[in-house]
Parts: sequence; C-alpha cells; structure tokens
Amino acid sequence: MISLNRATKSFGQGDARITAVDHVDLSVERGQIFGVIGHSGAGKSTLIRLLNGLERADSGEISVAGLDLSHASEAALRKARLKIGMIFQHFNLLWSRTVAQNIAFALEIAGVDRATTKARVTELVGLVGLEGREDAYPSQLSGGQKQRVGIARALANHPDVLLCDEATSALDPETTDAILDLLSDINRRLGLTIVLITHEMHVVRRICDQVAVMEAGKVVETGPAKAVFAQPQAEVTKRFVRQITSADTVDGAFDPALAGGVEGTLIKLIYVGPLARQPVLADAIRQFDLPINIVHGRVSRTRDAAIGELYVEVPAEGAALDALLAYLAERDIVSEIVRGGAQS
Ligand SMILES: Nc1ncnc2c1ncn2[C@@H]1O[C@H](COP(=O)(O)OP(=O)(O)OP(=O)(O)O)[C@@H](O)[C@H]1O
Repeated sequence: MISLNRATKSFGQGDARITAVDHVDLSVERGQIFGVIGHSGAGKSTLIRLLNGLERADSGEISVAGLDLSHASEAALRKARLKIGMIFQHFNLLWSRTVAQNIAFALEIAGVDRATTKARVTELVGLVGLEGREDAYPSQLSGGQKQRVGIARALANHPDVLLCDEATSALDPETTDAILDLLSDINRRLGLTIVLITHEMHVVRRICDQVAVMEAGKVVETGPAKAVFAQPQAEVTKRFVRQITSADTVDGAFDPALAGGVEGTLIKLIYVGPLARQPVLADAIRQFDLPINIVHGRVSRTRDAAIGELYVEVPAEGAALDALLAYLAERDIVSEIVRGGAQS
C-alpha cells in the first residue's frame, strides 16, 4: 500500500543543511496499522508530509496507494490527497462550522452532491460515536470529541490510507485510549491502512501491528510491534520500551543491579504470545532438576500479543547452564545473562 525506497529530504543550504529524512526504506501493507516513533526532530513530520505529497523528496521513490508521489504532477497529487485522509494533533477544525458542516466540508471540496453529502455525514457521525452532537461547534466539544470530528472528516471520501500526525498528543490518557480504540476499530471494520507518527510508545503498543523507530532522519529499527517490544535492538528503542515498561510497574522498573540475595546466575527471559500460557519453566525445572527461582516478572500487552519478562536465578554455570539456555532457545524463549554464570 505504501513504499519508500531510499527516500531523502533535506532543508537549508551549506552548513545549515539538515537531512530531515535520510535514505528511508519502509513498506506498509494494506490494512496494517503502522507506527513511526521518534523523539522531537527525528524527522517524523517530514516523513508524513512526504506521504501526503505536501513535501517532495529530493531523491528516492515514494508510492502511496499505487501512485508514484515522487514523479506525480501537481494535479495528480491534489487528486491523490483526496484518497489520503489525515488527522492532526490540534484537530485543525473550522471553528465557525458545526460538527456536521466540518465533516461535510471534505465532501464539498471533492464535489460530492448535497444529498450524498447529507447521508454520508450521518453515516460518519455514527461511525465515530458523535450522534446528537451534529449541530455543536468545536468550541463546545471536548478534545476527544474534536478528534472524532477530525477522524470523520478524514474518512469522508473513503480514503485508502489514514495518516495520523501525533493525533493523541493533546489528549489526556483516558481520551487517548478511547481515540486509539476507535482507530483500531475503524481499521478492523473498514480494513483501512493507518500510518501514525508519535513520540509515545504507549500508542505503538496499544494499536500498532508494525513499527519503525526514527532517529536523526534515519529508520534505525523496524519490525512487528511485538518483536520490537520483546527485543529492542537500537539504544533509542530500548529507551522507548523502558519508558513504557517502567510506567506500567507500580513500584518502578526492576533493576537487576539492586536485586539482593541472588546467589546463582541471574537470567532475563523474554517470551511472546501463547508461550505465556505454557509451563516451559516448570518443564525445565523437572528436565534439568534445577531449583529455578523467579526473582521478578511482568507481562505487558501489545495489540495482538502478550510479552512476558522474567528474571530468574539459576544455580548453574558452564555446560549445565548452556544446556538450559539451549533448551529455552528451542522453545523460542530469548535469554540474556544479567549476572554471573560463566558459559562453557
Ligand atoms: N521546512 C523546514 N525548513 C527547515 N528545516 C526543517 C523544516 N522542516 C523540518 N525541518 C528540520 O528537519 C528536522 C526534522 O524535523 P521534523 O519536524 O520532521 O521532526 P519530528 O520528528 O516531526 O519532530 P517534531 O515532533 O518536533 O515535529 C528538524 O531538525 C527540523 O528542524
């Protein structure tokens, strides 16, 4: 549905030149919710502006819903934009128009006749849960309701893709979750492809299937959200994941360095999905006759998976430890020795 091949965009000249998007390769499948996460200045906004044709790449190819944006004429881009819906952090509503008129505006621009517009607006108001608020003005709405109007407007012309630019950053946590759940529901019901940019790992965890992590214009890591959560590779990704896992833990993040009284080898185990419901550890204890002691554990959820993280103490090293780690690896459990435990 969307592909970027070595897409690059710079601003400024000479020493002041900044490469906001630097040779980015990405591929988004139809029906996916794809998150792009990064800190401020990482290049996310520029990337999303490349995807809706508001910026042209200096080099590389960008294709959205079958249109090659890198080489399209201005007229083709304008037409394509009708099929690329977008929602914004600050909603960008017309303040002098009611909810229904804001939604209808997108259809007026597309030249849709009055009767069709009226019926479509009613349908969209229902889809985003704003029944009864059709005649309200934006100033009379809560932040979450304003974003619902933004979503309805973005969906008016049956877009192929919905781009979300920090769509929940101005909302409180509860409203954020309600809007994310609405996006997830729309994605499932309409099979709509969604690309969202965010600086919050919570957003990625709650609804994204795939994620790309950006830093200084480059994509430093990409993959299924559950894999990136389970085993973040880049430093910046590890910090994002830590941010969320420590927020989830009532008594703060577990710090293995502070775990007292651990005599044997301290190992961190990570397992994803159905494994969380299998007694792999109990089996390992029986198989190796080792009193494996659980020091700390937690389970976090992504859109479609549970990720378990366990810190265990094992009175073994050398060949016995190797055999245990091999046994766990065969069962798709990732292990990392945190302290002690010479392997043979
Ligand atoms: N029109 C522009 N002219 C000059 N520099 C720009 C322009 N747009 C973006 N930049 C620069 O490109 C880099 C990436 O900016 P971008 O806004 O894409 O990042 P971001 O990840 O979206 O950050 P934020 O969340 O703060 O918007 C920044 O250094 C920014 O200053």
